[in-house]
Amino acid sequence: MLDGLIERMLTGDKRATARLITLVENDEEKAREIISKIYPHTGNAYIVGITGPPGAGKSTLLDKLIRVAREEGKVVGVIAIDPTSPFTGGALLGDRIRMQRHSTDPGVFIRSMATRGSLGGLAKATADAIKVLDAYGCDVIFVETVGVGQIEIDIVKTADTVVLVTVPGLGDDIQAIKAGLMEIADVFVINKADKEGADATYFELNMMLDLEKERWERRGWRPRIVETVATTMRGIRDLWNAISEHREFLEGSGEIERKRQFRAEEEVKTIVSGRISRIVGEKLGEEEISSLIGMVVRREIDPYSAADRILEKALGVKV
Ligand SMILES: Nc1nc2c(ncn2[C@@H]2O[C@H](COP(=O)(O)OP(=O)(O)OP(=O)(O)O)[C@@H](O)[C@H]2O)c(=O)[nH]1
Repeated sequence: MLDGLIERMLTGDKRATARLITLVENDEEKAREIISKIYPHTGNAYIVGITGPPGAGKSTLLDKLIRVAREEGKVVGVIAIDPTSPFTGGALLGDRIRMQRHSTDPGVFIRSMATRGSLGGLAKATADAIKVLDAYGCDVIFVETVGVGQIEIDIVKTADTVVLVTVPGLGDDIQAIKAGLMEIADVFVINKADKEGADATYFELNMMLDLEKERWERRGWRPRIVETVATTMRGIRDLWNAISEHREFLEGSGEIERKRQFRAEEEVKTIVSGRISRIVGEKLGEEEISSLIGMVVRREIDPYSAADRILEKALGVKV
């Protein structure tokens, strides 16, 4: 069954592709088989991470970016990661409606993924879905996240180019950028530049970059700042050009290799830790683990020794 699906996916069948993504998301054994079979067909897609607070206009922006990429004849994939919290429950529907017009285009594949299961689960599912879309023939894959949780930042960090979307007048937003997203952004977007305060935000970001000079100088790339109005086309081509420019920088400087190495490393680590957790669960069982945790709580054993015991028993080696 898998071989048939993979064959259809490789010839551009969207339904087979969707089915394969569902399988890699939900079935560890099948994921293993699918990825090992399609892996030789991957490695061509350019990955762009798009992150920013809810409502910044990421989906609207993506809708327009897809259009520009399609004009250049690129096959485009989108993986929208929706945090499944009651507060953002509508996001999924919103994404779908906004990007719907592209859904009949064979050159565009849009997929939403929900945050669920274990922490490593989402990172692994995203990495696997990227590979399926890469093998499908996507030239560029956008991975959209609401940049709030660490896991989402980790996912977006593995992209080739990271785009951070902000909007004018969000003072707290700038604080959040300072707090952790600053160093991973290659392109800053001030969307909703039709609103008051865009220039002030531009000024603020620019100043921040000047202060952080040492950091980006080390990387050899001064992050670009682009103003956009995603509801029209204003600034969209500038954004696309900034992404392309960053890509040229990565390819010209050899940084792209370092990025790919980092991504592969993160992926393998995620798989290893996922497997170890599973083995621990299988070999010890919940009861034994909670009894050890109980001992830690009662100060009968320290956390390191408890971890040693668990790993020794699970892996059968002294650690
Ligand atoms: N005035 C103005 N409104 C915009 C612009 N871009 C997007 N919007 C509006 O802002 C709202 C949110 O846009 P979305 O694209 O849903 O934002 P998002 O960041 O994807 O939000 P989530 O999907 O909830 O994470 C929508 O009503 C858009 O029409 C813009 O440049 N200017």
